[in-house]
Amino acid sequence: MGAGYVGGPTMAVIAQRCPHIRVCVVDISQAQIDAWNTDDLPIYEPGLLEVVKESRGRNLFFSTDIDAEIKRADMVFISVNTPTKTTGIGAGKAANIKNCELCARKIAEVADTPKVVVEKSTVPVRTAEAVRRVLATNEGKVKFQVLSNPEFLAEGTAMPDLQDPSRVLIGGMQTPEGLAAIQELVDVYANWVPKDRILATNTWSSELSKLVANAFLAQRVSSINSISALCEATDADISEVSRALGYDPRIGNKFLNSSVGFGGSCFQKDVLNLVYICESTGLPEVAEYWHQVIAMNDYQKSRFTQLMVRRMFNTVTGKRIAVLGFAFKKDTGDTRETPAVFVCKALLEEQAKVQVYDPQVKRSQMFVEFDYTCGVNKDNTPRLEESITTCEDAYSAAEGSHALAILTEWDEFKTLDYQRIYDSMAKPAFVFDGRGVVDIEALRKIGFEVYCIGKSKPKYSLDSPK
Ligand SMILES: NC(=O)c1ccc[n+]([C@@H]2O[C@H](COP(=O)([O-])OP(=O)(O)OC[C@H]3O[C@@H](n4cnc5c(N)ncnc54)[C@H](O)[C@@H]3O)[C@@H](O)[C@H]2O)c1
Ligand SMILES: O=c1ccn([C@@H]2O[C@H](COP(=O)(O)OP(=O)(O)O[C@H]3O[C@H](CO)[C@@H](O)[C@H](O)[C@H]3O)[C@@H](O)[C@H]2O)c(=O)[nH]1
Repeated sequence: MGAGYVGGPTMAVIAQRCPHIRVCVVDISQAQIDAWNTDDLPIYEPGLLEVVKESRGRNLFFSTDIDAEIKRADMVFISVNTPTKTTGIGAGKAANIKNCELCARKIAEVADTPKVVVEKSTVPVRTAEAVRRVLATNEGKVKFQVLSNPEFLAEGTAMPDLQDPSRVLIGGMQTPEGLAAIQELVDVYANWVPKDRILATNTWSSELSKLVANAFLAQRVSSINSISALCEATDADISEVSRALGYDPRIGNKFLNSSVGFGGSCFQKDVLNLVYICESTGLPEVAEYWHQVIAMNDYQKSRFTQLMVRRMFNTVTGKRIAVLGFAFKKDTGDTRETPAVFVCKALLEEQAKVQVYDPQVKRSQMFVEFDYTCGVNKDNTPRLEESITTCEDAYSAAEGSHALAILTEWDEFKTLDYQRIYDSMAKPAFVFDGRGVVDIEALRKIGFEVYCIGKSKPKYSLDSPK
């Protein structure tokens, strides 16, 4: 249940690796299901279309006939969205598990044979208890087992992550029936995942491990980003510091790239959820510790925009800024919580004009994000359509602009013809690299004034006061 970034790819891989299992992905959105049944899939993920095409119509189906598919299933995965609550108790922190509960209610209502219900959505610890209680309303007729099987795929690398996962985590009740349900799900994954990477735990450890894994990853990005600010202040170089750290096998070399800030639908939501759970369990010190990961991320995003304005003579009013990259990371078209929209919002508040290009994000999607993020501050931002131009490529975005802001690390930004770009820009031409993708020295030779997160300032520039 749920044909989104998780439900679609995970089920496509199960269908590919288990041709003997019939898999049907259902959703309440007809448009979403219709798209999954074409070659223009609703999400962009490298390698996904090939995997879908291999099984679609054989043992992989997409449907809105939710009742019928629940009835015929032995196992139901709940892969629906669990966003941060925007109103009510815990607003701004707690995860809203309304969609999970609705799925459980639907299963309870229509099931007439026993089922294993698998939480794949990321949920607050002890959600399985709520799911179990809702299902129990039908337990006179049918027996259910509830498992936790959180998903660890990252967008952009979802296919390799699913086909060769670092681990599969399955939590369940430690009763004979619970252990049998765990084994049923182990048997599915064992079709392609080595047994020593399939971890079985109790339900609560599994639910909590997912939140903690994301909190640790987000913490790493915030840690390196905090040091990027110190590098800029001391002429140390963040790439060199990351490299030096990464050689220590206890630290490891992954996830040490400083950036304009982390984005995506998961990190902020899941860390805030962890913070909320700590607060609700009477652990304010633990909550405050993890909240700092979010505070540091907010600081990094606003620090970047302040740097842009400061370096461009303390004003960007009326200036055109080319924004290269709008997705929250490369190789995805996803824009949820993308740092790009926060940077754009701040620039619009300074009355700049932004010209945005992203190879995978459609104009309509950009405006959904702008409306959502900038709409809250309508008084300070002029009409969005007048201030934002969306462009077909990096060159047209750059033309006539005063600065480039690189906000997603798309590979194509490394190999652009920067001489051509420089020639088409207003002078002095600035580059603000929020992802560490450009060759700083090569660009400075062309004539650009280049600022990069965590790197020293150009020696020839006149420092404006901090
Ligand atoms: N996006 C990721 O990379 C990722 C990775 C791991 C875990 N997760 C977690 O997985 C969950 C799903 O995330 P996502 O990114 O796939 O969300 P998504 O928004 O892309 O997809 C969710 C889908 O569920 C559908 N849906 C909502 N309520 C429904 C219902 N009652 N019945 C049937 N369908 C329903 C929606 O229409 C939507 O298509 C979240 O809890 C998320 O935190 C996401
Ligand atoms: O060194 C790094 C690594 C990542 N990022 C940023 O952090 C964000 C998240 O990146 P990533 O974790 O690669 O993508 P997600 O798709 O959000 O995946 C995370 O969130 C998923 C949803 O819960 C989990 O399943 C994954 O394991 C977890 O990596 C992005 O904005 C990245 O640009 C950095 O700035 N520096």
